[in-house]
Amino acid sequence: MNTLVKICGLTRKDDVSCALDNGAAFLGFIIECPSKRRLSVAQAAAIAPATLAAQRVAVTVNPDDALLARIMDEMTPDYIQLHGDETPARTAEIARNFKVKIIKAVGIASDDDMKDAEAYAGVADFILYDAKPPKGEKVRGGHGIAIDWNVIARAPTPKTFAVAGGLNPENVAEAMTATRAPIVDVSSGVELSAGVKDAQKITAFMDAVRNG
Ligand SMILES: O=C(O)c1ccccc1N[C@@H]1O[C@H](COP(=O)(O)O)[C@@H](O)[C@H]1O
Repeated sequence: MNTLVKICGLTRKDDVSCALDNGAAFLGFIIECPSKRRLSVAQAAAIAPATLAAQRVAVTVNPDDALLARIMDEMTPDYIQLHGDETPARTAEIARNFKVKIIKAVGIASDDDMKDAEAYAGVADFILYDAKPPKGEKVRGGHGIAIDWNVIARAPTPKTFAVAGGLNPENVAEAMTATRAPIVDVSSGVELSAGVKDAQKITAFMDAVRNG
């Protein structure tokens, strides 16, 4: 299987180039939400122009229409990733009103969470299964916490889906084998510090995916 990679939480032009050189299919930018990797819309537009040879993903948390309009006008991303508490109805509304492809992130800790995620199958272009953030944590992702991949393995999954959460060069092959994910997503697992990617780790991650 030709597994695609999404590298998320990019904040620097050099890291964008490194991700592209290594063959990442999706590049994620955390836009105007609580995060150590937070970018303004203008900053994201500057490091992720529409000419990039990868799908550009604007990662948002419970965005209102005003923020979405600014993102669509200034950054023109290929996907909006909804990483908050957006309901299936709100997800469908955003896809319809902004005519943009949607990735819906869903926190997974149990079989019931996989069942709940099914509600997004018809409304998001694909679901991204991520770990739940620690209780009471305002920052909704990027904590380097892994999902129990067996929970994904024993659930029915759509044809296209992504697995995120605590992936790194050492464990991604095992995650791929366990989940059969067509897309894997990594942020903190290829970093030196929050928002600062490590070129060697990116290369090692991509090699592990190719050989996995
Ligand atoms: O990375 C963040 O700071 C972040 C903030 C708000 C929403 C999502 C965020 N990151 C997403 O978390 C997953 C997994 O990250 P990790 O590999 O466990 O570090 C990834 O999709 C990021 O987009």
